[in-house]
Amino acid sequence: MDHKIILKALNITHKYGNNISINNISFEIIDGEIISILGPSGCGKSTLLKIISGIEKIQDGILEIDKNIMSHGAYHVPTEKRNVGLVFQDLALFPHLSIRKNIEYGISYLSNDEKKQRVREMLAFVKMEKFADTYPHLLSGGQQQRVALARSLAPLPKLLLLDEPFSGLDISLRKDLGIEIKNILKKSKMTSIFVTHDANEALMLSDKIIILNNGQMEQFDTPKNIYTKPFNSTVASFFGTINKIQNYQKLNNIFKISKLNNQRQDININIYFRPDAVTILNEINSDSSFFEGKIIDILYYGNYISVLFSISEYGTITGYFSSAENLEIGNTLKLKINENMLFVFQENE
Ligand SMILES: Nc1ncnc2c1ncn2[C@@H]1O[C@H](COP(=O)(O)OP(=O)(O)OP(=O)(O)O)[C@@H](O)[C@H]1O
Repeated sequence: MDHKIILKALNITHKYGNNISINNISFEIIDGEIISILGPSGCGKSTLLKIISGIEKIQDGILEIDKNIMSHGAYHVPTEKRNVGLVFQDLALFPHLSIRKNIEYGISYLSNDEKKQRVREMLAFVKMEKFADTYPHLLSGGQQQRVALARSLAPLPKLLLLDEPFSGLDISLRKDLGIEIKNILKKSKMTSIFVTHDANEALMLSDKIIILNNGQMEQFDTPKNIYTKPFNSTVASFFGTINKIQNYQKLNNIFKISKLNNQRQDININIYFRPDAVTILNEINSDSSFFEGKIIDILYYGNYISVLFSISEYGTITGYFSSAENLEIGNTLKLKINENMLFVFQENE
């Protein structure tokens, strides 16, 4: 299949004064993909979105949208000429305009008939047909966000940019609206980039994720690869609790992990695994690669149980389980780590 590149970023660098906020980043986005930019507060997510939209100028590198150069050295195409749609958290709807007028706002260049037709299509897209003549303050947060999306989609942009589009909404609505908006974007084949600091949102809603940290791109990959094959411990640690076994060689006699037998002994290897990589072995299981863990805490989360084990003098690890059988504080259990779910990184400390 022919994949058309809609956005190409090549070695882009951006500074605020002398401070580097985006450091030599390159990536490509294909037509119709939904991309999320994920990272901790202050890592440069919004700045990267502002660079793509043209609100911020870059100091180095090249940015192309649909094969046209948008930023290169001093050359800079302004936002209004980039054919990008923006859904920013603070880019509220105009309160004095009806929903219809809000959507018409960006397509005033169309004839009246075309405008009517486009508004009708956009309202149908976001399932807000009934609200055309309503005013924004009469809508719920989720409905307002759907109208904001319709308003940005109306000029048929090449690329849609969304900055934390769900952050003002409560958690349950956030998930449903996120899935709904993903479906709308997929249906309209709109190439989209959204900023989030919510790892689950990024995993659930995007085709690929850009992981940013301190202005650097740590990984650009599918949610599956980011979760199961993180490039380093920074990426691995983004998605909830992670167990770290430091200086593995010293612990080899306890963890008996065959995958690591061939590791060099003179370099510092740390191993990481998520809580769902831990299994409890029962008495009759003859597997010899177990180790013992004493339960020191149990937390019930409803659909899973989080158990904290003490592993002799080597520290603690967390496991997630679906059943509470045999789980009692003070019990010592035979444990095993699923070797396929192990991340092995050479690290300095
Ligand atoms: N207008 C500005 N002038 C100077 N420094 C800025 C400006 N905007 C952002 N910064 C700095 O640039 C870095 C990246 O900021 P940015 O807003 O892109 O991060 P972010 O990942 O979107 O953060 P958050 O999740 O908190 O919104 C931060 O250190 C921030 O303090």
